[in-house]
Amino acid sequence: MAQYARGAAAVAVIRLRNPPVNALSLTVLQALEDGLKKADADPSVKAVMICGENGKFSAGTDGFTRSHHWVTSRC
Ligand SMILES: C/C=C(\C)C(=O)SCCNC(=O)CCNC(=O)[C@H](O)C(C)(C)COP(=O)(O)OP(=O)(O)OC[C@H]1O[C@@H](n2cnc3c(N)ncnc32)[C@H](O)[C@@H]1OP(=O)(O)O
Repeated sequence: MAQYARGAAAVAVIRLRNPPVNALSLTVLQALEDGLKKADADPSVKAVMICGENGKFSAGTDGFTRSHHWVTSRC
């Protein structure tokens, strides 16, 4: 998942949370989109910081999700 929070001043923070490497699963991407929509809807937010939990940003696309997409798109 990805957790949305208001940081200091006008900054919103979206923290990627998908151990061990914060891979971008469909769930994480959906939560990321939700967080960005929340930030966009709040006129007091001037900047969005996206970070990852446990000292890592993200390994990129989730390996399983990526394979699954390829399989389903070729059927
Ligand atoms: C278009 C293309 C887009 C949008 C892309 O994002 S392409 C990029 C896709 N990402 C990758 O190819 C990254 C592949 N992973 C790595 O290079 C490394 O795993 C790492 C540098 C991110 C971390 O290296 P390291 O600290 O040595 O740890 P491990 O390699 O042992 O991995 C730890 C566990 O994480 C799992 N893992 C790693 N990457 C992914 C991923 N992309 N999706 C899902 N899971 C991932 C890895 O399998 C290990 O799991 P366990 O074996 O511990 O269960």
